[in-house]
Amino acid sequence: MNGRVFIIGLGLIGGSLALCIKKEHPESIITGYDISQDNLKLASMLGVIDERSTTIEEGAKSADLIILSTPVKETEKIMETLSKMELKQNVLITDVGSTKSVITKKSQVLLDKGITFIGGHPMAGSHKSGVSASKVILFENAFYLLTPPERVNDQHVQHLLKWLQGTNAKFLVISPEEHDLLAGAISHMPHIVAASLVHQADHISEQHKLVTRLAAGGFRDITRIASSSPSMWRDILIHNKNVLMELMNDWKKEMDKVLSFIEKEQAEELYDYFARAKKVRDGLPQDQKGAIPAFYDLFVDVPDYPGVISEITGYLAKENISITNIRIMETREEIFGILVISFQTEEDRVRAQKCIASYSNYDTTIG
Ligand SMILES: NC(=O)C1=CN([C@@H]2O[C@H](COP(=O)(O)OP(=O)(O)OC[C@H]3O[C@@H](n4cnc5c(N)ncnc54)[C@H](O)[C@@H]3O)[C@@H](O)[C@H]2O)C=CC1
Ligand SMILES: O=C(O)C(=O)Cc1ccc(O)cc1
Repeated sequence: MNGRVFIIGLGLIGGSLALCIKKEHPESIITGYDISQDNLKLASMLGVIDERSTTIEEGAKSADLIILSTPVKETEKIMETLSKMELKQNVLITDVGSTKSVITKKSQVLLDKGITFIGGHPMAGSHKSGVSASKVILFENAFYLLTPPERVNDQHVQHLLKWLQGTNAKFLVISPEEHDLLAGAISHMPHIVAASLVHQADHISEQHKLVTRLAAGGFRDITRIASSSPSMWRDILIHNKNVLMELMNDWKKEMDKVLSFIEKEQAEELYDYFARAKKVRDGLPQDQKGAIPAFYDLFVDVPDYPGVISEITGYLAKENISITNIRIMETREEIFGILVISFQTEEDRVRAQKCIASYSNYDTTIG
């Protein structure tokens, strides 16, 4: 498609969308704006955007599509600013925020001026932030939820879908309220719980230094999302306050129930509690991306000798398989280690498993 795309907020999500749009629509012109001059320069140097804009007004006035990819509270303010500007008559505005009710309510200021706004949430990302973490494949096969206000007709939604086709995401249209409930349960709550587990271990470490060393393996993995941007999550929780107040109260009741089973040593109830959770969890789709990115980790049993990492990465390089991370988990000190290699896609992990099996006798497992 031909046209001018203006991206406000050139971080992980804004940068990745810029790459997707450029790939699919090479003739479009992508202009970027960021409150941080350094980010703006970096986005330009990395080739993520074609042009830099020094103000919102400058980039917005000639844009056919405006993407708001800032933290959600900033998005609200920018919507207000845009509603007071002279924009192209057919401009389409969308956002990428992790919450949708407050943003959709705010979009009334734009709709009142005859400007089309369609809320969006690409449910993929990472605990990393910033334009340097942007990737063209970030949204591949991920759910991308759209929450068009009732007044917006389907023609505009189809138009936005064309612009966003290069994400290769799976688009779904839902209401902002349903979005916030679902995102609250499967994304916002896990971030709160992960942070709380880290706080608990940290308090314990004041008396028991060993906890930090023991937390290195599985604990570190299941609390990965506690390394996400604190300011981003602060804003998300405040935006989704009403939903989270309900979900957190339910969660407290759930914890009280488990606590009571433990106190009363109700073995059968505890068994059922875990058995039911296992059944539900085992039934979750394995081959799909959800709201929190999965780890495509491959565990390789390796002898602990110098050069073993380069040996294995050498096999992968021969078959052009890219890795995103590599580390050794030393569970059986000085005898064997487990090499954990992370891949960007499930397909790469499957190829890597076959590749390592064809060049060596090392055992590999998927976590
Ligand atoms: N990080 C993730 O995995 C996901 C994030 N989101 C949502 O995407 C949005 C952006 O998140 P990220 O790209 O991860 O954050 P980020 O921190 O990587 O990027 C945000 C960018 O916005 C800029 N910014 C902040 N205030 C601004 C303002 N007033 N005007 C212009 N630029 C401003 C920052 O300088 C930064 O470059 C957030 O609303 C978040 O809720 C949605 C899906 C996934
Ligand atoms: O990996 C992580 O930290 C994530 O949970 C990514 C993420 C962050 C925010 C979203 O709205 C959706 C996905």
